[in-house]
Amino acid sequence: MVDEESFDVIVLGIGSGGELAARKLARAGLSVAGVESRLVGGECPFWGCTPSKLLIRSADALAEARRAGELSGEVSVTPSLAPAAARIREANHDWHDDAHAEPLDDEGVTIVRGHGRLDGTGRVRVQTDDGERVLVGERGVVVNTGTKPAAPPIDGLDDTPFWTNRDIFELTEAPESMAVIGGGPIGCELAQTFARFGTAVTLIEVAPRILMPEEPESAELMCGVLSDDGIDLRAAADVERVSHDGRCFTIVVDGEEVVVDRLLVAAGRHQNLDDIGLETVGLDPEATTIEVDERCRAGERLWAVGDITGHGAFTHVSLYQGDVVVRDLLGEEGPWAEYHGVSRVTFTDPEVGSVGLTEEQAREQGIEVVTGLADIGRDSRGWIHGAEGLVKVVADADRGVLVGASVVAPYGGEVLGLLSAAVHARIPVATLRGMHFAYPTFHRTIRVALHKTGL
Ligand SMILES: Cc1cc2nc3c(=O)[nH]c(=O)nc-3n(C[C@H](O)[C@H](O)[C@H](O)COP(=O)(O)OP(=O)(O)OC[C@H]3O[C@@H](n4cnc5c(N)ncnc54)[C@H](O)[C@@H]3O)c2cc1C
Ligand SMILES: NC(=O)c1ccc[n+]([C@@H]2O[C@H](COP(=O)([O-])OP(=O)(O)OC[C@H]3O[C@@H](n4cnc5c(N)ncnc54)[C@H](O)[C@@H]3O)[C@@H](O)[C@H]2O)c1
Repeated sequence: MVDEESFDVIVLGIGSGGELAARKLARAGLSVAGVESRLVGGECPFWGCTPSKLLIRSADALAEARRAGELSGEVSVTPSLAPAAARIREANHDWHDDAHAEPLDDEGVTIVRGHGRLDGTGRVRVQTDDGERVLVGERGVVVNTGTKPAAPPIDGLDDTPFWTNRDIFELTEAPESMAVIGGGPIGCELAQTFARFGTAVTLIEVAPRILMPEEPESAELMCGVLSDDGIDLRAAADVERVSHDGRCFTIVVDGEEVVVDRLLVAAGRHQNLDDIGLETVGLDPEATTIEVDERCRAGERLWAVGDITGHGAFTHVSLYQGDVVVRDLLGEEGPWAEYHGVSRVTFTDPEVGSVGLTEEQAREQGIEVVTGLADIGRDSRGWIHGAEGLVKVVADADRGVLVGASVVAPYGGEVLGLLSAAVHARIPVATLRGMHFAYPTFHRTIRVALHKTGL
C-alpha cells in the first residue's frame, strides 16, 4: 500500500501551459505537484520552437548575406552549422531542464519525475525510478501531456534510422542531402533552413500542397520560394517505401527512387493521451483530443491545456489556456478562453502568419464572405526590400468585421499583430480603414487588402 501525498493541485505533464500554471498557482499560495517523465518545460524549449528558431535565425543571416551581391557588393558566404548548434546548446543547457525546474522549485512546486496516470478523480499515480507514488489533488488535476512525433505508416520506415524533431537539433554539421517527409510547419521551416546551409533537400508532401491549413495563395507563394531555395519539392506525392542500407536512405516516391544521406520525418504529431488513465475519469482513452469548455475544464476537478485540447498546437495557445486554468482555480471571474482569433506563424523566410478563419473555412461556416488580396511586392516597402509576399483578409460582409487574415512577408509574424487584434476584438473594417498606416512599412499593405474588400 503506497501512502497518498496530498496537494491542492497536480499538474500532469509539464509543458508550456502546465509550467506556467504550476508556477502561478504555487505563487498564489496553493500547494502544487508537477509530474514530468522527460524534461520540465516540454517540447518547445528543447525540441521545438526555440531550437528551430535559433537555426532559422542563422539560416536567415546566410540568405541575407547572399542577397548582398545584388544590393551592397560582393560578400563571400561559407555556411557552418556550428554557431547555431552552440547557441542551441547554450539555450537549452545541453538538454538539461534546471532553468525550468529550479524556478518551479523556488516557488515551492514539488516536481515528481516519472510517468503519471490519472487514477480516478483528483488522483495521479506516478511510476518513478524508486517505485510508485500516489498524488492527490484536493482541488484537481491539470493535464498537459502534449505530443510526440508520429511516424506515418510507410512500408519499411520503422526499420530505418530516420530523424524526427527529437534528433535534428543535436546536429553540429549539415548533412549533404536530406529528404523531409511532411510539408507542414516543421517540414517547411527545416527544409528551407537546411537548404540554406547547403544541404540538398527533397521535401515530400502527400497533400495536394504544402502548408495545407493556410490560404492556397500563401502555400502557392511559399512553394515558389522554397523551389527558389533549391528544394526539390514534391506535393501530392505518395511515399511507397523507405529503406536504409547502412549508409543511405532510399525513398520510393511515386515510383521513383530518391537516395539521400538523411531522412527527417515531420508528418504530424501523436497526442500523449493513450497511456494516462483517461478511462479512470470517464474519458475515452482512444480520443485524439480532450474536449474542454471555456474554463479548460474537462471533467470533475479536471482541466486540460495545450496541444491535447485540439485548439491549435502552439506554445502561445498552451500558455493562454494555462492562464485560464489559473484564473478558474483561483476563483477569478475570467476572462475565459475564446478561439476565434488564434494566430499562428510559420517561420519560413518570408514568414507565413495567419489568424482566425481561412476563406474556405469562413464559407463552410455560412458566413457572407468578402476577401481582399494585396501583393506586398508591389507596395513601397516590399518593393524597396525586394520582397515577395501578400496580405489576404477574410471579412464577414454582414457584420463588417474580419474573421480571418493571412500575411506572407518578411517579419510576417510581426505584421500579423495588427490583424490579430482586429480579428480578436472584432474591430469594424470601417474603423481599420480609417487608421493611419506608417509609410513605408510592410503593414501598410493591409490598407490595400482592406480597400479591396469593398467594405
Ligand atoms: C520543431 C517544432 C517547432 C515548433 N515551433 C513552434 C513555434 O514556433 N511556435 C509555436 O507556438 N509552437 C511551435 N511548436 C509547437 C509547440 O512546441 C507546442 O505547441 C508546445 O510545446 C505546447 O505543448 P504542450 O503545452 O501541449 O506540451 P508539451 O510541450 O508537448 O509538453 C508535454 C509534457 O508532458 C510530459 N508528459 C507526457 N506524458 C506524460 C506522463 N504520462 N507523465 C508525465 N509527463 C508526461 C512530456 O514529457 C512533456 O514534457 C513547435 C513544435 C515543434 C515540434
Ligand atoms: N511555427 C510554428 O508555430 C510551428 C512550427 C512547427 C510546428 N508547429 C506545430 O507543431 C505541429 C506539428 O507540426 P508538423 O509540421 O509535424 O505537423 P502537421 O500535421 O502540421 O503537418 C504534417 C504534414 O505532413 C504531411 N504528411 C503526413 N503523412 C505523410 C506522408 N506519409 N507522406 C508525406 N507527407 C505526409 C501532412 O499532410 C501534413 O502536411 C503543427 O500542427 C504546429 O501546430 C508549429
